Amino acid sequence: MVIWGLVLAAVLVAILGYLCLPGLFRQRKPQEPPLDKGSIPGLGHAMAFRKNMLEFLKGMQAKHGDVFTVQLGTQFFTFVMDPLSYGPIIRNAKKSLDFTQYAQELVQKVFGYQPLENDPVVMHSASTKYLKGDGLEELNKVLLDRMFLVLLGPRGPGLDASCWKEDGLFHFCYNSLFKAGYLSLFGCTKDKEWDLLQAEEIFKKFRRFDLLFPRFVYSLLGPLEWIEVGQLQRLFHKMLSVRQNPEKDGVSNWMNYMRHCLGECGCSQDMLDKFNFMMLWASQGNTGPTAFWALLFLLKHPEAMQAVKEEAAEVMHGTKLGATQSFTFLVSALQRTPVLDSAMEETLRLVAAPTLLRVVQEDYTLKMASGHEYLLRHGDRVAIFPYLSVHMDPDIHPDPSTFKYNRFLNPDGSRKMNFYKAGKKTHYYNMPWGSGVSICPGRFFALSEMKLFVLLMVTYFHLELVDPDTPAPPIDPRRWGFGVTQPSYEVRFRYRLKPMD
Ligand code: HEM
Repeated sequence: MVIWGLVLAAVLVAILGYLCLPGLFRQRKPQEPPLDKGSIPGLGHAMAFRKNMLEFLKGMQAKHGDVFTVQLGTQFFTFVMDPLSYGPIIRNAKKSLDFTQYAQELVQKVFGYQPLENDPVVMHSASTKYLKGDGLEELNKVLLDRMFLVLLGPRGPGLDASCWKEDGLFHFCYNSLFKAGYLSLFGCTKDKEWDLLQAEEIFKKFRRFDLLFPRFVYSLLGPLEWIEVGQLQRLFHKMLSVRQNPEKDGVSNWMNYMRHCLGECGCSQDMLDKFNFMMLWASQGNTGPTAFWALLFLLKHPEAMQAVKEEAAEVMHGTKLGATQSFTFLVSALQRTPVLDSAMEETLRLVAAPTLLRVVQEDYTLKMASGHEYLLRHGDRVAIFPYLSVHMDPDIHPDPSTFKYNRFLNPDGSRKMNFYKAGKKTHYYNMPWGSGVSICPGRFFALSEMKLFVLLMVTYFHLELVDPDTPAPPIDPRRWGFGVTQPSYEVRFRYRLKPMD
């Protein structure tokens, strides 16, 4: 009995030792950034980081300055907070800082997808062909059709469409954008009512997965939640499977092209189902929440709403809802909206908070704009959190917490792209899409979706907050670092279709 007790204790000590080892003996070497291992062996600062990444990083920046290495679990992350020094990290030509390794580990864990070597090439060429230029124009037409379907139903506006309806603004925006985006990219059947019902069903499951997502990534789910996540994953694989939905038509060229290429490279059908789920997540997790913040900011800032409405009226020339020509006209109108473009850029500045990560492939010297050089260790991660280091920097964006719809407009009405830090022009002044090799390939389509939605909502609907004095809710701190943030609580609003004449 005693012997077994001793064996068990020895095994526990060995496991603990193994877990704590990476941090236990690590010391800062000359030329390395300040090292902060926290006080819990084996965990480092993981708890504080996961609880509120923004506050944690603010504290670390105040303590250590613009570059520091922190222990999070068993790994070491070097955060770089000076955007003037981002060029070498993001453009790293020598590939000593690699994006794919971390991304592959993550997608394997979250989607069960086993990436192939040329996935990035396939994704890149599919997106260049079909989410940009002529390909995007085609997709935008489909999107417009689906957006009308989602907002007005399969038979067009009913008699009650001009009565006030009340909803949560976050739910309304997320739900509408999700369904329109999903039906545009993953196809429809001939039965529009069924399509809407199925899209609604997938949205409900998607939201559940979305709520569990941050704690899932951090491995903090309870046992029942683990089971639930597994069930949701299997359900998505089935619902999105091409084999299970032979009657689906009009799947986007973007999805078809990627599936075809991966199939040719030997990707099995089961793996393709997982790939579908990964693409659903990438394409639908951020647009709805951004559209929510955009509409909320417009509703809270009447001068911004006025400017956007005036521009909408100008580019749409009073196009009436349901007139056939409005379909083609609207798509081209998306190219002529500098005011809305600025309002969207400003929204993304305020609410997009991704973490950009690279894995150090070999010991690497990081040259800062200040002339300082730091040695980064092989195997560590380099992290950029632009929300804090760029979006909220008062030097780059004076009064950074305030929504200014025209912040990205020059006095002559053109797009403003000159921003400065410490008197030097900075290329990195807004980074909602990431940057460099890993920049979001869907950004142009995402903007089409969100702009189209806002244009339709402010043009064809009356909108108001149930309580006009309600302040914008704070950001849910659990979502820092996971892309576009979500509000801590819902905001009620009402809407109705403007009478048609
Ligand atoms: C507001 C909307 C969106 C935002 C803010 C956003 C932002 C991002 C960010 C920050 C990344 C990761 C960049 C990095 O790790 O460095 C990313 C990746 C990605 N996004 Fe988006 N995205 C949006 C919408 C979309 C849409 C609509 C699509 C597709 C139609 C899409 C497709 C993808 C894909 C496939 C990746 C992975 C790329 C890769 O692994 O190389 N995104 N996005």
